[in-house]
Amino acid sequence: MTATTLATGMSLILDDVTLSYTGAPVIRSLSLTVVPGEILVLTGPSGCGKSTVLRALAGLLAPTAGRVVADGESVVSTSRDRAVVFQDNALLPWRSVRSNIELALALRGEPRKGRRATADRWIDEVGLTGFGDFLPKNLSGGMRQRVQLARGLAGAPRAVMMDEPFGALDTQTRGVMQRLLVDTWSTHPTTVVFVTHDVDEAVLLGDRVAVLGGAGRPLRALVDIPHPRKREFLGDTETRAARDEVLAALEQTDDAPTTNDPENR
Ligand SMILES: Nc1ncnc2c1ncn2[C@@H]1O[C@H](COP(=O)(O)OP(=O)(O)OP(=O)(O)O)[C@@H](O)[C@H]1O
Repeated sequence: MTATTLATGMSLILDDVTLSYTGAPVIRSLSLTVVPGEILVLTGPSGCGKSTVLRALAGLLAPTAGRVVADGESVVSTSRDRAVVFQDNALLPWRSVRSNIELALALRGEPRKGRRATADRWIDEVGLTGFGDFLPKNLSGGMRQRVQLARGLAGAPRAVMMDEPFGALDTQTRGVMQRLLVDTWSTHPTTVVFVTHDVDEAVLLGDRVAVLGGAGRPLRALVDIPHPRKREFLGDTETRAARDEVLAALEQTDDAPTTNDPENR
């Protein structure tokens, strides 16, 4: 596959799932459906289990009850169809930008021949033309996140699990990365499950926003606004209504919401 190949998103289902560490449940009886090709944002108070849910969807953590299902098949392990992008899943420091992306392609089973060209196309795609030979330590945080995005999406996975990938970035870089994600997702359709604490980010990115509550239950807030959404439009009536809906759902959870808006702190 190449950077221009269109993937199609897969459906992901958590069916009455309980997720535990050393016998203690973190998520109890959670049911959630991710529609093929959507960006589903998962938010909720710190420690409510958002990352744990992503791990289960990625096949990194087996449920102690219930089923995780991807396109009708039970998830029992990781798969090249389901990629993961974490905030800090460090790039390999001794490998160049290109080589980090090539490695992801190799792990997804892309034939050796063609990996370099595909990696180079993705380097262009995320705006890093000319930086292919750079080592990660010689890039800014925002540039490293671009490489992470390229690494996550290269090889056309059918679902990408993203765990606060822009959490460590400054506001401006974060805005650039949010636009880049939506632009890239528009041209390379895939299912995205995106975890964030930030209500504005949830509303800007989510086709739907699922708020995970204290007891592991999702309180669904819907964001029915077409992409691309611009940060300036956060003040729009429609956007504010969606944001208020997410905030109201968050207020029903155990902890207070996190937001950049002092009005809602
Ligand atoms: N490997 C682990 N072993 C034991 N407990 C864990 C492990 N990973 C997470 N936990 C616990 O599970 C709970 C949920 O953690 P998780 O990281 O999924 O929450 P989160 O909602 O993503 O939190 P945050 O928003 O702070 O990142 C927490 O109480 C955490 O301490």
